[in-house]
Amino acid sequence: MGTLLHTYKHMPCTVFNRVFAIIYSCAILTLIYHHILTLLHHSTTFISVIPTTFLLISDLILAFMWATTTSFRLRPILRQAYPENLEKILHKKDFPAIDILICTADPYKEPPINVVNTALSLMAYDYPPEKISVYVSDDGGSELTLFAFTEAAKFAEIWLPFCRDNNIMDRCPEAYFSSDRHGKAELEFEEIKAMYESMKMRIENVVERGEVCPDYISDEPQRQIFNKYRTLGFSRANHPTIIQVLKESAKETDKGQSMPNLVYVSREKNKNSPHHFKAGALNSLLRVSSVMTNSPIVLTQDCDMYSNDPQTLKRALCYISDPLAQPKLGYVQFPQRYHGLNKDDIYGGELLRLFVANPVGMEGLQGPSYVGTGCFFLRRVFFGGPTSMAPPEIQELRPDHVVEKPITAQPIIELAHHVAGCNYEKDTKWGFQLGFRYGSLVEDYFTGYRLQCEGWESIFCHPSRPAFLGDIPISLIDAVGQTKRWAIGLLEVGFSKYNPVVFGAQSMGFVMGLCYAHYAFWPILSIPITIYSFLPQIALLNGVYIFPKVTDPSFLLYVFLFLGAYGQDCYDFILFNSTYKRWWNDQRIWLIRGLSPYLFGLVEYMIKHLGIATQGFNVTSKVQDDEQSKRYDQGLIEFGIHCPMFIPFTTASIVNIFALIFGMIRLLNTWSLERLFVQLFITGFGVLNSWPVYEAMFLRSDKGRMPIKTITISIFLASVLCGGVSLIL
Ligand SMILES: O=c1ccn([C@@H]2O[C@H](COP(=O)(O)OP(=O)(O)O[C@H]3O[C@H](CO)[C@@H](O)[C@H](O)[C@H]3O)[C@@H](O)[C@H]2O)c(=O)[nH]1
Ligand SMILES: [Mn+2]
Repeated sequence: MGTLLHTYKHMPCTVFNRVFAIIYSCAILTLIYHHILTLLHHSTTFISVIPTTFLLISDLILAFMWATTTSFRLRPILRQAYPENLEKILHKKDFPAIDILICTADPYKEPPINVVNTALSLMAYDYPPEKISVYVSDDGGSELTLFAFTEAAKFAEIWLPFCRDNNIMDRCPEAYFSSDRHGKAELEFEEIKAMYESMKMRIENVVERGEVCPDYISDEPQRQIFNKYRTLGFSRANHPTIIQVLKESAKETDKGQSMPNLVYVSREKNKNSPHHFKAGALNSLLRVSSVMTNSPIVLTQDCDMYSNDPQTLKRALCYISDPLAQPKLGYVQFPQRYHGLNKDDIYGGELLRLFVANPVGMEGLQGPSYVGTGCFFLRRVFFGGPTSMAPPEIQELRPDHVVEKPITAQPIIELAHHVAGCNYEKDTKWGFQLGFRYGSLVEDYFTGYRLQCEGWESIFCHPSRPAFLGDIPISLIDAVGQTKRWAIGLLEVGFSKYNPVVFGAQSMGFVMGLCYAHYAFWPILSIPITIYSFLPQIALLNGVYIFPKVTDPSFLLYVFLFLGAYGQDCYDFILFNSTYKRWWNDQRIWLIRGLSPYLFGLVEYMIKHLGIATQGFNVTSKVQDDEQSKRYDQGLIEFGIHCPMFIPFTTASIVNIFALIFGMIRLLNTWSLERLFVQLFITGFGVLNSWPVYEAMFLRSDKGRMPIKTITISIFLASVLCGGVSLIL
């Protein structure tokens, strides 16, 4: 293994997956054929045509989604990198420089102390510090965030050398001080911990007050900076650009240590120019960083995703700086992993398929999609395809431009302000051909997709020690809110001229197109899930039987299709080291997503399409209420406050239990299990999945229980559904 930088191997399940895919496709085709036959020959009345048509639509959508899922299973590849060999191939002085872009948008939803922790953990990478530049984008335009970073800049002078000298693994201060894994350096440890705590206290104090109090401001220049935030009319949506160089690598510290650059940027905003949310923030940072340092490597990072492994950058370089690297390599993506997931992951927050299984599957094709954070890009990818450069409007932004002046030089600072201005992008190709792409609320998915369509390839790096750890939503309202935003963003791509099935397949090949289509059309899963949650149940309540009898051969088809899909899904979880319980919770949240956020996303997308204003990018809260955290750790689903998105699945739970009880009674009367079986099974499955919902409605008394309002509306709707349909029939 002497000087290998990386290796790969095909996963042993590949052959099985392919054979299974063929068999399963045949079963699907038979089922569809069966539906069409029933529709043509046996459906004579209104009552028999309606359910068959609904089932046909559902099964067609499920079949399509199955095909897209299967595209991830045809060529999975696992990679391994050997960062310890990097220095054998590349001299330390030839290590490339890196610009790290961190986004934050709201000091109240994203506590500045956490953003600071993220930044410190990244500044402390095991890498020559003078080659690292950290840029923080503050879309909240908040003095609180700037204050936090002025504090962080001071603390970094102590923290970084401490990490390096003691070879510490947890370089996120909060994670380090709250774990019990610190060996020697006890005295120093206590001292630094006290400094950290006092910094944390000052930052939290300032956030609590909502402003930086005068005694925290040390000198006149600082006072002038904070005064900028207090001018008349200043708000997060309306303010000039503020750029502060908080740490300059060219200047050594008092103790002669070199440090990374640390730059705070709050781009200009006003009500008349669209700011394009995170994509806009990243483009602005991309330009500011071009002007100041223009490093060939760019890492994008969400403010809650701290580094959990100081070797990560070197690991990424094993691919990027490999002399034999693929010439079209555009980015190296690490998965999003989370700290503080509860044992059985009740909200399916781990997103194992999205962040692990699917990227491994795309690895054998053109490489994984971009997931918004933990991604090391070559700066060049933001300027056209591998063989067709799309030059930016000014020389200084070209990826090959060499910056010769220090970052604090007057002309550099002026130009940085200029490129962060909100009119800068007017009549330019930014967001369309250059940089992160506009037009979707999931700018990450859309940007990665467009880059891969241009011909860029990517690599998935999945070390066993997570490279980054982030926060997950710990209340249902946050979890579904996030999914709804994704749903809208995905549909924006799915139904644009960049539709992955057509445009994507033409640019990247059919299978890659299908992979991207899997996400773009995620939200339409709400259609079959809604149908299967209500139709068999309501039919059962009305004595209408819509599935084959147990003795009918096509019953076996249903058994195979159900067990096959669920079995393979579960197998994937086990294959990637998750647990049965997590899988079970994941499939439940899949149903909840289908019934609520996907459905709401679908509707909101249509409203938006009609030109009616909708919410935009609603930032996920990263603040954790103690009581709420406690309930989360106990594995209780948090409802708490009424939210319209809770209604569809609560209604479904009620309809299902009604139908199950009714079906059982009917079974006792007529004893025709043969005919009732499939419907009873589906209903029973629904009830099993709804268990925590019943608990939240009737058994729990804590603050996270289901609000009375949600219960009342849902019971009302359930009765209308069950009663109304029987009136029609
Ligand atoms: O106007 C905005 C809105 C958001 N953000 C930042 O974007 C990041 C992601 O926002 P978050 O609320 O945490 O969204 P999530 O749904 O958790 O994020 C996932 O989905 C997003 C797309 O919807 C991707 O951008 C993220 O990388 C991905 O982790 C955060 O750092 C925010 O500060 C901005 O900078 N400006
Ligand atoms: Mn997030």
